[in-house]
Amino acid sequence: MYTLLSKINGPDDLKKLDAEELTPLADEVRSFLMENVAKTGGHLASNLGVVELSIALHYCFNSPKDKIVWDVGHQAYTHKILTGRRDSFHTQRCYKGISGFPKRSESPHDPFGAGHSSTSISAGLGLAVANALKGGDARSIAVIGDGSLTGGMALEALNQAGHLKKNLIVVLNDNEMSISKNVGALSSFISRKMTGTYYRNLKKEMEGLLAGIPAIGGNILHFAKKAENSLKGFLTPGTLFEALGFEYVGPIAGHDIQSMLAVLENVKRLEGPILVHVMTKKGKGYAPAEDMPDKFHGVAPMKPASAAPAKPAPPSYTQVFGDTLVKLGEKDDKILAITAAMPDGTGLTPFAKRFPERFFDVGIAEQHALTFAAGLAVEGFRPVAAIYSTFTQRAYDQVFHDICLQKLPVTLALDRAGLVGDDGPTHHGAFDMSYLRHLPELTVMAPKDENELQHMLKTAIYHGRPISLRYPRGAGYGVAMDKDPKGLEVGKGELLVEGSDLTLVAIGSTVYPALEAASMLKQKGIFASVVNARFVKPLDRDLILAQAGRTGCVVTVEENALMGGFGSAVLEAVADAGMTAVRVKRIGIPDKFIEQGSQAQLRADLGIDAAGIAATCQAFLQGAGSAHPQLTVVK
Ligand SMILES: Cc1ncc(C[n+]2csc(CCOP(=O)(O)OP(=O)(O)O)c2C)c(N)n1
Ligand SMILES: CC(=O)[C@@H](O)[C@H](O)COP(=O)(O)O
Ligand SMILES: [Mg+2]
Repeated sequence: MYTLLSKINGPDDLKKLDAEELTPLADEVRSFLMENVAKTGGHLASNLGVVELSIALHYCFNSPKDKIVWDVGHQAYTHKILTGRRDSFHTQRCYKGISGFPKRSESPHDPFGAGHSSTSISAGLGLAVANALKGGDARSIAVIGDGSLTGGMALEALNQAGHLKKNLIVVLNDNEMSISKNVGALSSFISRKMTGTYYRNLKKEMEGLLAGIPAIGGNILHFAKKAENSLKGFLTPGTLFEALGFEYVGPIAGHDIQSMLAVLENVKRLEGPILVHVMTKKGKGYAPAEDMPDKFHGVAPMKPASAAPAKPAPPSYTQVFGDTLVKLGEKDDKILAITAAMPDGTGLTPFAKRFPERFFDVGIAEQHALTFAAGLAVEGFRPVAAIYSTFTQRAYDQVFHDICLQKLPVTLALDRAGLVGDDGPTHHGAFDMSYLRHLPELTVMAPKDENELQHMLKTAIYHGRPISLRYPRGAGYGVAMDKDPKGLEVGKGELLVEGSDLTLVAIGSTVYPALEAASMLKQKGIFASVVNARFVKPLDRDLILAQAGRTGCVVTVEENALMGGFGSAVLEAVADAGMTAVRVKRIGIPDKFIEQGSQAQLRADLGIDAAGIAATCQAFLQGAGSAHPQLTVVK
C-alpha cells in the first residue's frame, strides 16, 4: 500500500526518488496520515494542507544540517514521517509515545521545539545567526502559518531579520485559516486576491483600455507592461515584506510539488532574508476537512464502528462558560468577550453570534488581547478575556502592568487549566495559580464543578477589580445547574465534610477527587474534613486554619505546579498564623514537565486522583512521605 513511503527512513531516502515520484508519494503520505490520525486523534486539517510543502522542503534542503523550524508544529506530521518516525507515528500524542509537536529530544531533524505559536522566525533567525557566526553554510528555514504570523513575536522577528540581513528563509504557509477563519488586516493583506484571477482580469481590462487609445495607445500599453512589475509589487503582499527587508517570492501554489521544487531550488541560491509565500488549502485531499477546516483542525480518535454508542457526556466547562456568558450578556450590554484566535476552543462562538459587536477575535495575540481588554475596562465596560491557561503565559506582563497595577476590572477566564492530556507539556495549564497568585490586586479562583463555574463567572464580572477563574479541559460532572448564576462571597470557601483526623483542602478540579478520597479513607477508619477552598487568593484563612487547628494535619490538593501554587498559599497561612504543630503535605504537579497522556492517566501518575490522594493521606498520617513514585523526567 505504501510502496514509496515504505522506502523512506529519512530525507536521504526521499532524495533518491525521482521528482516525478513525489506526487504519488504525497498521496501515500496523505493516506498514511488519515489512517493514523483516525486512530490517535490529533491535528488533521493543518497537516493535510502541508503534505506537498513538507516533501518539497525535505527534497530541496538537507535536514538536519539545514534547519527546518515549524511554527506551532501542529502541522509537522509529514515532516516527522519523512524524518525517521514513520514507524513510530502511530504513537504520536499517545502516552509515552512521540510528541504531536516538534521536539529536540525526539529527533535531530527537530532543531527547535514548538507548541505555542509565532516562535519559528525568532528561532530560525537565532539558528541562522549562530550558523553565520560559526562560518557554516547551513540554511535556516522557518515555516509559519498565516494565523501564527498574527502573533507579535513573528513581527518582532521579521523586523530584526530584515535588519540583520542574515540568510534566513521564511516560508509563509497561507491557507487563510487560523483555527477558525484568520482575522486581521495583515491576514487580508497577505492573502489579497490581486495575484489571482482578480489581478489577471484587471490587467486584461487595462490592456484593452490602453490599446484602444488612438495613435499613442500602443506606446502607453508598452509602458504599462513595463510598469506592471511595480504595479504587481505594489498591489501584492510583497510590498509589506520587501519593506521589512525581505526578498519576496510568490505567491506560489503549495500543492504543486514541481513548481515548488523549482522555486525552492532558486531560493536556495539567494542570500539574505527571503520570504516564500505559499498558498495552500487547509484540509487538502479530504473533502470534509477542506469544507470545514475549523472543525477538522483538531480531531478526536475515531471510535471503531463496532463500539457501543458513547452515552452523551455532560456539558464541558467550556460550554457552560460560553452559555453563561451569553445569559449574562443578555442582561448587561457592558459585558464584552475577547479571544485570541480561539472562539470555538474557548466557547465564545455563541456569544459572538448573539452579540457580534461585543465580541473581539484579536488573532493569535494574547498580549494585545489583555491590554485591549484593559483599555475597554477603563471606559466602564466589563471585558471577559477567554484564553487557555498556557497561552495566557504569553501575557503575564500585561496582567501585571496593564490590569493589576491599574486595578482594572478585567475577567481572565483561563480555560484548559491543569492537565490537558494529549497535547502534552507545551499545553498543560500547569502554572496559572502560581504565576497569578503573587500579583497584588488580583483575585484568583477555581470552581469545583460546572455549576460553581457559572457562579464564579458572575462573581468575576461584577467584582469590579482584576480577577481570574480557571477551569479544566473536558466535561463537567453533570451536576444539577442552578437556574441562574449568582454571586459568591469573595474569599470564602466551603466546608463539605467535617472529620477529626485530617483536613483535605482542595481547589477546582481536585475537590471531587478529594471528596472521593475522604470516602475511601473513611472505609479505613480515617475521618477527613474536606474543604473546597474556591479561592487561591484571597484564601479563606479562617475556615482552613480552624480545620487545621482541629485536626493538626492538612493535605492540600491542586492540579497546578506545587511551586508557588495553592498548597504554598496554605503553607504560608499556617506558618504566618504560627501554627507550628500543624503538619502540611501538598499534592500537585511536581517541579517537572509532564508528558502527554490521557488526563486520567496523568492524574493517576501524579497522585491527584482519588486513589492517589487517599494513599498519600494514609501514608502522611502514618508519618511516611508521599505514597507516589517520582514522575519520569522529561528530557
Ligand atoms: C501562543 C499560542 N496561542 C494560541 C495557540 C493555539 N493555536 C494552535 S494552531 C493555531 C492556529 C494556527 O494557524 P496557522 O498558523 O495559520 O496554521 P494552520 O493551522 O492554518 O496551518 C492556534 C491559534 C497556540 N498554539 N499558541
Ligand atoms: C495546536 C494548538 O495549540 C491547538 O490546536 C490546541 O491543540 C487546541 O487544544 P484543544 O484541543 O484543547 O482545544
Ligand atoms: Mg493558516
